[in-house]
Amino acid sequence: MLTVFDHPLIKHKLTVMRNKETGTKDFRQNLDEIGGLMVYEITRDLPLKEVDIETPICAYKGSTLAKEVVIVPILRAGLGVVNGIQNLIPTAKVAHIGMYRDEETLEPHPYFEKYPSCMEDAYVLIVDPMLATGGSSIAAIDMVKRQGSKNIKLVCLVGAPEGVAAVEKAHPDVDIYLASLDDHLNEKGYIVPGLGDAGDRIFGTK
Ligand SMILES: O=P(O)(O)OC[C@H]1O[C@H](OP(=O)(O)OP(=O)(O)O)[C@H](O)[C@@H]1O
Ligand SMILES: O=c1cc[nH]c(=O)[nH]1
Ligand SMILES: [Mg+2]
Repeated sequence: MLTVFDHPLIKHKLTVMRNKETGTKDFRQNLDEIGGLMVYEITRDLPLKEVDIETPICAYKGSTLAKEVVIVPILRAGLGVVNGIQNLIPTAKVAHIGMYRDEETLEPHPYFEKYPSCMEDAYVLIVDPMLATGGSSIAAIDMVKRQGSKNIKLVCLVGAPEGVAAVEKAHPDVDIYLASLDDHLNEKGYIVPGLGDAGDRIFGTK
C-alpha cells in the first residue's frame, strides 16, 4: 500500500528542501521536521499494552508501546531522517544499513549492516529520503527480512513512480509512505523534480 501525505506543513517544508538555494542547515532541519510529521501519522497502528500504574491520585490502567520500534536508516542520506523520528519515539532503537548506488549502473551496493537483537518482533521503519529506481530500498528490505522482521514500513520523502512500482512488486507486504510522489526519473536516475542528491545536501559533500 502506498500513502502520500497531503498536508500543508509537509508541502511547505518539502518546497524549502527542493529549493537549490537552501543550505545544509535548513535542509537538515526541514528533513527532521518532515520525518517527525510523517511518523506521527504512520505510527497510528503501533500496538499498545495495558499497564497498571499509580497516579498521585489513584490507581490507573494506562497504555505503553507493546513492541520495540527500530529505525533503519539507509546510509548515508537515511541518517537525516533518524533525528526527527527519535524526537517522537526516544526509545526507538537504530539499526544501520550502509548502501551506495553505483552512478553508472544504478545498482545498490551494501557495505555495512548492524542490527539490535529485537528485529524479529520489532516494528521496523526503514528510512531514506529518496526512492528513485527502488534498488536500494528493495535491497534494504531484503536485508531486514533476513533478520526475521515481518512488520516493515518504508518511509521516504520523495519517490518516483518507477521506484514505487519496483518496491511494490518485490515486497507487496511492505507499506510505503511518501511526502511526495514525483514525476519521473531522468537519464541519470535522479528524481524529477526531486531535490537533488540528498546525501550530499545533508552532509555538505558537493
Ligand atoms: O532508489 P535508488 O535508485 O536505489 O536510489 C536511491 C538511493 O540513492 C541515494 O543514496 P546514494 O547512493 O546517493 O548514497 P548516499 O546516501 O551515501 O549519498 C538515496 O539516498 C537512496 O539510498
Ligand atoms: O534524485 C535522487 C536519486 C537518488 N538519490 C538521490 O539522492 N537523489
Ligand atoms: Mg547520495
